[in-house]
Amino acid sequence: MPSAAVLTLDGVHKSFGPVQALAGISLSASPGSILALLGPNGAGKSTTIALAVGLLRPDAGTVRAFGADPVAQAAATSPRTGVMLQDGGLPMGSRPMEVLRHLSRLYPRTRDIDEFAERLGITAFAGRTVRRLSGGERQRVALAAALVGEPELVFLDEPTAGMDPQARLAVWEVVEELRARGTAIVLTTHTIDDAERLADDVVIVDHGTVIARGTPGALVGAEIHGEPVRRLRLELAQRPEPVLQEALEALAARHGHELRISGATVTLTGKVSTTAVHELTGAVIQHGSEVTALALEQRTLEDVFLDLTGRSLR
Ligand SMILES: Nc1ncnc2c1ncn2[C@@H]1O[C@H](COP(=O)(O)OP(=O)(O)OP(=O)(O)O)[C@@H](O)[C@H]1O
Repeated sequence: MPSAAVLTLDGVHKSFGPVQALAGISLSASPGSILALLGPNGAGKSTTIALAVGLLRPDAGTVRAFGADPVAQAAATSPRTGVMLQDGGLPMGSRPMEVLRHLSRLYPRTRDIDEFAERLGITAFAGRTVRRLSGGERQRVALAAALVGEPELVFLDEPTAGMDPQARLAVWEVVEELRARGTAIVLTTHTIDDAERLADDVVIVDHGTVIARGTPGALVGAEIHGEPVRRLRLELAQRPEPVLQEALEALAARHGHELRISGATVTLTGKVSTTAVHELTGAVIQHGSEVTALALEQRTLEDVFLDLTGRSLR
């Protein structure tokens, strides 16, 4: 049974002058669950977080955290909420541990800061001021700062941006552990890896509206009638001639696959069977061309976005 939502946005609109950042967003986040907001630059992800933590007021619609209005009842919602914003908001002249110690005095319950700093690799650069930290290092301090007070609801805006693979792994571990402790987590990303690795639910946002939502598995259409949906990518020696294109289209139609031809790359999505692979490569050879590379892959959330919008996420 999913627990009751601790955050709900219902029909939220927000404009900045002539720019409509959010055009009716509805979503919810539950304890012990990770919700990923996935979308390209400018989709409205950061604005959604700013509204959810009470930094902005909606023009229309309602925002509730723990049943309260995060602007009007900030005293009730803030102590239970942790937020890591994109620009970090860290004091430039302070050292990381000073920031964390200061924050820990503001909350009734706090984490073991030294242990946490060690885990996130902050100890290695603890002697430097925030000003002298790299983007990825600042991100780690901002993450620790968001979590010091053991919040029940956490917002992470692009938590792994600018991080090396090792730091990213450490962040993933921390986020998974938070979920296990029952925290409700909302993260934004345009990194498919983050969403696929972490999210229980994904909300795909574009131009301030939700264009798709569901579990990562359901969104990529993991199965059709019990068979996995896969993507077959063929690289041909050259762009297919019209007669070969027609043959490929006919085969795709017969197997119920979606076909895309871009230059010399042929992509098929659907219930791609061995027979289909055999027939397609056969058609290529029959028409005097050649397959230079072949890959059978799972669809990704990037493909879902591309299918929905005709654009790539980045
Ligand atoms: N304070 C502001 N003033 C004017 N326009 C703003 C402001 N904040 C956001 N916007 C605009 O609102 C839209 C949504 O921005 P938002 O930062 O929410 O997108 P995002 O999905 O978080 O993008 P990114 O992935 O680049 O962080 C954009 O067009 C942005 O330029």
